[in-house]
Amino acid sequence: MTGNGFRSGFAALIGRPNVGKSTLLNHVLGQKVAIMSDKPQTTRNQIRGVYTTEESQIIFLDTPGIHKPKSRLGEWMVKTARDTFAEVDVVLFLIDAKEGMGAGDQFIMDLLQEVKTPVFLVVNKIDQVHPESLLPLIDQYRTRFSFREVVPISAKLGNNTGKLLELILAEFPEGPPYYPSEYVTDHPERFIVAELIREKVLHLTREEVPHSVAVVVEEMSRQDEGDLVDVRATIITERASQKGILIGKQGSMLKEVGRRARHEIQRLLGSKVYLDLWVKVKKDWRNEDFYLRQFGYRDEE
Ligand SMILES: Nc1nc2c(ncn2[C@@H]2O[C@H](COP(=O)(O)OP(=O)(O)OP(=O)(O)O)[C@@H](O)[C@H]2O)c(=O)[nH]1
Repeated sequence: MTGNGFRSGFAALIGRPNVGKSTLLNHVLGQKVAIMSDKPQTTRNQIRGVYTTEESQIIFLDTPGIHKPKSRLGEWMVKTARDTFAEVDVVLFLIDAKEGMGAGDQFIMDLLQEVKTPVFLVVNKIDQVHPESLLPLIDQYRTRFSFREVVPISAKLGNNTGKLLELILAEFPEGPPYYPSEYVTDHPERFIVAELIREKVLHLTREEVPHSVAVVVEEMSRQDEGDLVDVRATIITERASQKGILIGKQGSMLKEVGRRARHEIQRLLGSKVYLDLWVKVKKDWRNEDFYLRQFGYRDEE
């Protein structure tokens, strides 16, 4: 596969929360590796998706939605994003066509000015706006940053995503693939399982439990016969009132979260799953180093 025009490289996805990074990744990879939610900031760890064809391989790094840090967790996210930009072959800066430019976008562009990596402006959700509104929006961004390419897409419908892949590959050097072709994500199953549970919590509790909720998978073990996986997980909230909402009347909410999460985990793992869910209150965990480490928000040594 080497020396005959095979191209491979790294592309980082960045954008304000909810612009559709996970949707794009899922569309391209055709599999649920990044978690989608209509609530902002659901992707907090870096999820790597690998797209492989006969001629090429693109490794996607999904950086979290970043903004001016207000807590240690925020600082950690910004630092991770900045390191990622410098290491990749191309940065895909996603924006939402129906939202105007915000302070968050300016913050991202300021960060991007610091690296030499080519940046694409990817204008997502074009299915939701009138085509005439696109040019003025794009101009607004272009006056502030020098983009290598501007690519309007709909991640949800798949419009123009093929073109986007072509343009990304044009930035890559020739070289062998980094991963075997059957590889889609190198993220540990545990993290994906935790995110699936978290997604169900956010969907089912609507506005009542904030996105600060965290899920820790404490144990995941396959039973001897191999067709049953035991998962023990804890949902961590910041307030006792949120714990109450999460548990619900006679445990009904927690039961429903568990039922839906179990269903998806079974699909993901291809085995029967026994899911044991707990809820704990840990005040202000986002500012405590100890919990950041415990939840996997940790700097490489
Ligand atoms: N109409 C439309 N909706 C979209 C499109 N792309 C994403 N969405 C919706 O926008 C919402 C947010 O999408 P996500 O993919 O979760 O956003 P994200 O950028 O990954 O968000 P975080 O992971 O929270 O940073 C979801 O409800 C998607 O269905 C699109 O092209 N068109």
